[in-house]
Amino acid sequence: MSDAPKLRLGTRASPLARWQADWVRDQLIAAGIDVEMILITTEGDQQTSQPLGQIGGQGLFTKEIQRRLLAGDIDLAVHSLKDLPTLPIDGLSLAAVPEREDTADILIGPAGTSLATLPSGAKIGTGSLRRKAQLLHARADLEILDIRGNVDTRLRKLDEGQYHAIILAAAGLKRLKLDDRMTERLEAPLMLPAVGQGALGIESRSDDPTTRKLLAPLSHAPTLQAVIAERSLLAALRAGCLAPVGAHAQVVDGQLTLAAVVLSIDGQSRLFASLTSAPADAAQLGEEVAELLRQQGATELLASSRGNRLD
Ligand SMILES: NCc1[nH]cc(CCC(=O)O)c1CC(=O)O
Repeated sequence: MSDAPKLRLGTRASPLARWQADWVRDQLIAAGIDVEMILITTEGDQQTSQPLGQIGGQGLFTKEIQRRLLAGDIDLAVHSLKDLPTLPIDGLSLAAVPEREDTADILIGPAGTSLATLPSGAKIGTGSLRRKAQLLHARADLEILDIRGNVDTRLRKLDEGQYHAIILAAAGLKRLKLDDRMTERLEAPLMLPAVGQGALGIESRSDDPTTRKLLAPLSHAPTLQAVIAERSLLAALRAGCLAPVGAHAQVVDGQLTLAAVVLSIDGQSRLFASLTSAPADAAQLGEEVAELLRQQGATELLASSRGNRLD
């Protein structure tokens, strides 16, 4: 009989979610902790054809896992931080945020495809208003079409010829060893990532300090500070992960810089703001950048995009 501590880990069953959960499990096992994996189906996994923006509600990929965590069926939940709503849930807390993967978005198409040389009217597959608005800001002539499904499903739809190109996060492609599908990196100022993109959020119950203590060593301080700034910005804008908001924070030489954009869905209007602070002031930095964006009219832009999304 081993008396090593044992934790029950809850995750979605998609290949990317499994990779992420397995990575967390391996870290815990290396620290001498036994892990039992529990696969959980979420609303977002069941509804695979409707555009995400039309299903409505935040936390489609996280709610059921959080319910099981609150019920005590699991001890920790591993989420893509990008999919985890910023609104705190009573009884749950973010126990650890490991070091972030590549935060960039990637344009994927046949060899030689680039945003600059796509033909006029080219069909681009993405379900994200943030990606859509930033693409249209650069190339108003593109036709942005919805796409759903796991990473492999989206690549198959591209290969079937439904789109000239699609956009996916570099983080997911790298984790799934699909680096060879990356055609062009899209980075700031053209494309700012989603809040939390490339990072994992590991959640536990607030009344479970034992698990929290076991998870704490998995956290990476500069990543945690960066995502606190990004999530504080999103919360201060009262926006969700489906809003046309891009943000990227980074600790460089001991200073935390947060840059953010808010766009209209047609890409015609684009607001930008950026500030630097001490990493310890991450939450305040997010609020201050949100305030700069509000002074430029972000509240009105987001209100007008709300008619077109349902989160
Ligand atoms: N919304 C789905 C989702 N959630 C997290 C990732 C990728 C991994 C990450 O950004 O951490 C993806 C797929 C994508 O946007 O390409």
